[in-house]
Amino acid sequence: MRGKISEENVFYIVENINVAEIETTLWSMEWAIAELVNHPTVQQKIRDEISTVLKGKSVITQIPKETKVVVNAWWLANNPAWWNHPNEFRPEQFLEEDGGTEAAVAGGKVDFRYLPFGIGRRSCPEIILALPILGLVIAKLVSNFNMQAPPGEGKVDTSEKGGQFSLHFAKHSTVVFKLVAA
Ligand code: HEM
Repeated sequence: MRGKISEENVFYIVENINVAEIETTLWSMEWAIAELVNHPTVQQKIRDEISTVLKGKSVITQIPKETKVVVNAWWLANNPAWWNHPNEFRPEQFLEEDGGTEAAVAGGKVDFRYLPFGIGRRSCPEIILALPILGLVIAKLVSNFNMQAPPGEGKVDTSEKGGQFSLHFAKHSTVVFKLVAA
């Protein structure tokens, strides 16, 4: 059946796209909210930055054909030899420690230590959709709400367990949203 798409192929493709879009985006959002709940000062930094900015408005390697390459993107982003404090939730580390290099393949700068969407011709086609959506939703939430752990609980539990695509929460938590005073 070379060159033909069967019914089974179509089911597989649709299922694959569903997993690729839902697990990744939804769980990224969940992680962001949990870390922000546990780091209220970062929430405030985001609010401050939003109000300040808006002001009220190659290394070429020969790899034999058909080689399967599995990149441990988690370790690239968490290796203490490459990042100052990889275990801390400090979003600004990506601005402070920017290690972008020109990469012809991507047509711009790429930091090869941080590849959540992969790189190259099989990288995530929806980076253009997922990044703005995540940024806008988190910015809107943090602008309007103080996100907190439920009364009596200091932090939400960010223990993780493996998923098919992304790490997910071992135990889901309830989070409290309080309107930020106008
Ligand atoms: C935070 C959100 C997302 C993350 C972190 C993410 C991450 C990734 C990664 C790491 C890959 C594999 C790249 C590789 O094989 O080297 C990938 C592929 C893919 N993603 Fe995403 N993704 C996200 C959102 C989405 C969304 C919203 C969609 C669809 C609406 C989507 C559709 C796909 C598809 C179709 C592929 C396969 C591309 C191919 O094999 O040519 N992703 N994604």
